[in-house]
Amino acid sequence: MSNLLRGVNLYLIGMMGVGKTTVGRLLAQELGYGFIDTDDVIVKAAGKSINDIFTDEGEAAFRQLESDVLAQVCAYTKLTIATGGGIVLRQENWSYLHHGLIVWLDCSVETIFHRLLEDTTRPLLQDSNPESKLRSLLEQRQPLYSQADLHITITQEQTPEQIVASILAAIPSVLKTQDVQHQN
Ligand SMILES: Nc1ncnc2c1ncn2[C@@H]1O[C@H](COP(=O)(O)OP(=O)(O)OP(=O)(O)O)[C@@H](O)[C@H]1O
Ligand SMILES: O=C(O)C1=C[C@@H](O)[C@@H](O)[C@H](O)C1
Ligand SMILES: [Mg+2]
Repeated sequence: MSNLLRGVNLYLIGMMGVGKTTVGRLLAQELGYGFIDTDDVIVKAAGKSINDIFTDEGEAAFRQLESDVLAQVCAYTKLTIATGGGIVLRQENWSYLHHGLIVWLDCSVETIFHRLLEDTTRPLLQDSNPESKLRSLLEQRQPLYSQADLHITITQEQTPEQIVASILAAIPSVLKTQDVQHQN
């Protein structure tokens, strides 16, 4: 598979809690790729948590940091990159994402809600009604996520290993399409 990919980066996009970080790390191992998580890079560079960045500097400042990190990361190859759930919001980010293959991990709001029920690290979910907040975020973002090269639908029971296997199985079909496009 790594031969087929020729070092092209894989960008995992999708809602918070869908498993981009968990699956991305495994996928990188499987491919012999490096792994980068844009949220982690931001936290390390800022020296504070995502919650604190949102509180102290606001969401717009976080989005700028996110774009800066993405711009730097896409200069490298042989990486699997787990992005933040809101990376799709800025048009300029798409020009960076399109340097690689964009994989949308998609699962139900119910699954995400149950996974993140006890989790306080996502500032956008610190809401009086997190489930409805998730629904409205997904409604807003779905048309953006759907611009990905690959759409991987995940069920509640699927393990990270099974999700990695379904991504690996789906990649050749997109590479083929891209090769055909390049020939025309
Ligand atoms: N396939 C899975 N089955 C069960 N639990 C999972 C699965 N994938 C991820 N999780 C769990 O769901 C939670 C969220 O996963 P993760 O942090 O990987 O999501 P994310 O998409 O990176 O979210 P964010 O956009 O906020 O960074 C974690 O507790 C993780 O262990
Ligand atoms: O969906 C979002 O907007 C976010 C998802 C997380 O990955 C973090 O990037 C942050 O909590 C914002
Ligand atoms: Mg993550």
